[in-house]
Amino acid sequence: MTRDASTFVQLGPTPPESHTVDGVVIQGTGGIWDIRTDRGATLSASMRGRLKHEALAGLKLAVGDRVTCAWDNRDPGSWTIAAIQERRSKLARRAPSGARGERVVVANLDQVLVVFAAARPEPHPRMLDRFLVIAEANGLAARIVVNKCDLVPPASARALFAEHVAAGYPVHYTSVITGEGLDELRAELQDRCSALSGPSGVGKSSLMNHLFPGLNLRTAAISDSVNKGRHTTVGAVLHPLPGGGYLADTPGLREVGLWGIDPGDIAHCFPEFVPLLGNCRFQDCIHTVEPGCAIREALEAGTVTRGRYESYVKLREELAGFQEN
Ligand SMILES: Nc1nc2c(ncn2[C@@H]2O[C@H](COP(=O)(O)OP(=O)(O)OP(=O)(O)O)[C@@H](O)[C@H]2O)c(=O)[nH]1
Ligand SMILES: [Zn+2]
Repeated sequence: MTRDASTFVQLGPTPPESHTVDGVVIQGTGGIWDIRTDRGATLSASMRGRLKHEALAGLKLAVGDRVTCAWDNRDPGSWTIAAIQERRSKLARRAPSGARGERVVVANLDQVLVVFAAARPEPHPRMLDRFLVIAEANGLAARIVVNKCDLVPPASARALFAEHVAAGYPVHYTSVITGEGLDELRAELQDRCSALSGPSGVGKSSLMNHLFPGLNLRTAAISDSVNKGRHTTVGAVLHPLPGGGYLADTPGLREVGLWGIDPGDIAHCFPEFVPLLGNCRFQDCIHTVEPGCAIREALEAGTVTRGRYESYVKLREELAGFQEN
């Protein structure tokens, strides 16, 4: 079959009849999805046929999904999404309890970087716990970045986040002024798909600009605070990182929120609680007033910290409140 080669200009050489390529969805608008192929090219594709019907029925394609694209021979010829591979993970905004459905913000994230500042703005460990719980509830590994370490003595930055180190989280101490911690952080982003989160003004954009000059993030869109309460319709965008991996420019964890998390599951969102959870006297222990509670024993023994326990109690109450309403 002969084709007019000019129709394939953006797509490279004319694909053979049964040409398919695998890649990752990096953004989507109006039913057209941009796919970064495993060989590093970018193509645009749409969904047709069976997959489109499934998409309408709820199995929606999301940024981060791995797909197989097929060359569609119909004149003038275009790429269509022929298959969506199973998701390894999803960051999803669940509907409030009672309602059905969820919106997948990004699929296949490997980790979430929760960025706080050592100072300016003052870090709030309990707010950090809220971010961490959202990451855990979505089954995502979290990494804590304490930026602006040039503003405080090293020991005080470390003291602030010692409870999170004790809980098992990797903590990076960074500064874009001194360059502290940047190489180590860059190495952790390589070949993975990561999302950034954290309050406004902590230096998320500054960090990314120092780590990967020229990445050109939509800085406003990665701020949780900017988007707080304003349900942005701007979807996530994946930025390919030089050397491999992606950084997701997302509306952030706070927009995903705690909605839909069962209060009974929240203890599982505190990794340091998890090994203890079978050890309470009562199987349905909520770890607040019950005798023989393994979590409260660990609290007395100092292996669970007071601050983290307070976050647990507060977030559990908040979720139980959601459920009653
Ligand atoms: N001293 C110091 N200042 C920093 C550092 N990183 C960022 N800043 C400053 O902090 C301010 C906020 O930085 P941004 O990168 O805009 O912070 P952001 O988290 O992206 O903020 P939003 O876009 O509001 O979410 C800027 O004035 C930066 O110059 C750092 O490591 N040390
Ligand atoms: Zn208990």
